Amino acid sequence: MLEVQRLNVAYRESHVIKDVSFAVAERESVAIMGRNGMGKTTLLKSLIGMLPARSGSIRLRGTELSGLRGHARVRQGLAFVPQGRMIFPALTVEQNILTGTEYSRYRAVPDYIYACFPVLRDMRNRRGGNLSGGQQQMLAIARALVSDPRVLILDEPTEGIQPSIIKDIARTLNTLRKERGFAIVVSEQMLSFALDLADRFLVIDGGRIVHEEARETLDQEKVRSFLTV
Ligand SMILES: Nc1ncnc2c1ncn2[C@@H]1O[C@H](COP(=O)(O)OP(=O)(O)OP(=O)(O)O)[C@@H](O)[C@H]1O
Repeated sequence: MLEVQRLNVAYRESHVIKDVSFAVAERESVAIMGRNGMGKTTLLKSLIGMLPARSGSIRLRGTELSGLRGHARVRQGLAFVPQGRMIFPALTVEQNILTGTEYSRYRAVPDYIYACFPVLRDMRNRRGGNLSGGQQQMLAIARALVSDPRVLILDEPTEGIQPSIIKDIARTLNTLRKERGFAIVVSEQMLSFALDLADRFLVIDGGRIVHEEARETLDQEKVRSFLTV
């Protein structure tokens, strides 16, 4: 459904993403694993249109996305949960979620969002800046989901979050994926979280995909060896 072919992304003369190709099937969950600085954020930002690709193709259900602006990619079915969550601290929880509806059919927060994240319903009138890291992560996921994406892209969602909340987030994402039928592309350094969430693993090293494996056959030690310096 999502097909990335020979993608190259650079910051001026610094070539970061090198000929990356992969595909994601409908409802599939794919983890992109790699150490700091290996290019995960750069890759995801180029998928969503926050960084231009130098060359290559990003197709969603046959539609070429490279060259489209970010909001047009959201309309086509991509949604992004950025690293560090980037919620609006002065807006309420509800206002934060509603910022995600600009390109969606919803004008109010849909019931399923609050059903999946009851803590956000309880805190809907609080300012986003007053939430814990884990609650802010749920908020960033909720904001992305209100565009009804076909592919939810998450950049290191476990960063700075307590282990018990990380488990909750994995469980909720699995439920939502089943119920709403979207695919997931998640960048991670935490193998345990990725194992809870992903059907397939890609390892990125020096801007290239160097290893790919399904969860059933995953050689955890091999993946770990790419994650430790
Ligand atoms: N704005 C930028 N300008 C120039 N180089 C950059 C910029 N942002 C990132 N880079 C470089 O691109 C490479 C990949 O960085 P990127 O943030 O994509 O890695 P990452 O795997 O997501 O790491 P992290 O887990 O730290 O976010 C690094 O060498 C980084 O220094």
